[in-house]
Amino acid sequence: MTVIEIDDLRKTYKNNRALDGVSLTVARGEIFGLAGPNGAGKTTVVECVSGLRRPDGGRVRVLGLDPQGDRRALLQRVGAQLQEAALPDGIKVGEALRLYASLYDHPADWRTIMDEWGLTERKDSRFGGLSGGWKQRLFIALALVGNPEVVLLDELTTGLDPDARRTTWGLIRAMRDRGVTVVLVTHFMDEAEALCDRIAIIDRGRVVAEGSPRELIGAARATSLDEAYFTLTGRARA
Ligand SMILES: Nc1ncnc2c1ncn2[C@@H]1O[C@H](COP(=O)(O)OP(=O)(O)OP(=O)(O)O)[C@@H](O)[C@H]1O
Repeated sequence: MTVIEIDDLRKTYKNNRALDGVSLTVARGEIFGLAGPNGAGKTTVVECVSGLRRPDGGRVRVLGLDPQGDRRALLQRVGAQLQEAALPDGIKVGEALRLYASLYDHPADWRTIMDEWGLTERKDSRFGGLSGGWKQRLFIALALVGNPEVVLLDELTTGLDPDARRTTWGLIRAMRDRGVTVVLVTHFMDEAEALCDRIAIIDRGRVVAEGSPRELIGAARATSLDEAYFTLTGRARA
């Protein structure tokens, strides 16, 4: 079953064409990766899917709903990773999770989520005093506390230490295994290869390649996704 349907999506900021006809479908229970160079348009795609950004053209449907017209209904069913400015410095980790859980009709048990993401030991820490990695964990936990059917994660593991990264991958796989659909933006090809069922590589506002890690590696006649990425985007390695 298709959960996200994007057809010929277009977005121009002033005279900067960020999306130039992106089409994608994401199936239920998939981990779908969006990769590509800085400025390629990945975040704009995610923002159009979450309803934060109004496209100039094309069509987006999430769980059959229009992210613009049906934003309220989708807020209950789609979890998105917050940006840093979204939380006041003084709020405690436990308070933030409890507060966010209260916003949803059918939330997960926020204490379980807090535990799963290793945040219980930081329960009484204030957001403003957390390191970047702990903030990141909290943002992921907050995206999940509403018990969403679809989760949008932008640069999921940026700032996490190697141990936390591996733990995060395990938790994301466990979510997928429970039927949650995950869209993640990543710059890490090892992460995309390890985690994603399918990946779209976006460059200059267009999808330049799409498929499973194995298919992309095959299409590029490469030995790793990292190598395939450079071939498919036509960029030289540094
Ligand atoms: N609010 C905005 N106003 C003007 N231009 C924007 C805005 N947001 C994004 N852009 C531009 O649109 C293009 C696509 O940006 P976007 O953030 O979607 O790319 P990205 O692939 O997520 O990049 P990165 O990997 O650097 O996060 C870029 O050229 C960016 O400068």
